[in-house]
Amino acid sequence: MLQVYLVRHGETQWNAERRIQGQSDSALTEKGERQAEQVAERAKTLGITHVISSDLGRTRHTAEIIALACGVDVTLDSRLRELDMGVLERRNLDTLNEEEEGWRRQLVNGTTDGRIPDGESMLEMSERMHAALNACLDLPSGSRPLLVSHGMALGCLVSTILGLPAWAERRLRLRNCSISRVDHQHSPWLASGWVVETAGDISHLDAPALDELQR
Ligand SMILES: O=C(O)[C@@H](CO)OP(=O)(O)O
Repeated sequence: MLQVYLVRHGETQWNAERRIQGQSDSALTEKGERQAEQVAERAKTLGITHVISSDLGRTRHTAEIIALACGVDVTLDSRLRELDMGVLERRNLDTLNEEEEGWRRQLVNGTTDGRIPDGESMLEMSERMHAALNACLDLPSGSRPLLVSHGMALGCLVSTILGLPAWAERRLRLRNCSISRVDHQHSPWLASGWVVETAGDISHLDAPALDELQR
């Protein structure tokens, strides 16, 4: 059975300011760096053999801290990036007008192929996230990879493994530096293929970030 750990990056400046990042980027806050150190301490106990990260700065920084603790290198995979949120990237959630708020909400209200203008659909993101996860099946036997990615991207991956539609991702609260785990198994009793072992665990953090949408 292959076990794959999924970690969201540490808190960033824009998470703290409620600004939309998507495939734009902002630096980890001090708190975000501390979260990354705490998730790294936990990762050290898990026998991680590979750290694979989205190529955006906030995930790379988090992944480097984890990889150093685990004594492995970081491999970058752009398929693990956050949803491309088009014209809304860099905007503050509190300053969107009604039309812009409608674009944002259609992503989480049941339109799998809806997209923000110039952005990506949840379905497109789901396909690239599954491709990145399935690539772990080609690692040598005995590998235990840890993927560092983003809130919506990981939420979409876990939701679709559970059989929920890609747009259901906001039903899962994956806070900064939370750990989820999915296993690939063949079982006569349980589902064969990917199953969700745990989602959104933050028990290793002393000061969990608020979900940016909850502030
Ligand atoms: O892009 C963003 O602003 C948020 C959305 O949830 O994602 P993350 O902080 O995980 O990259």
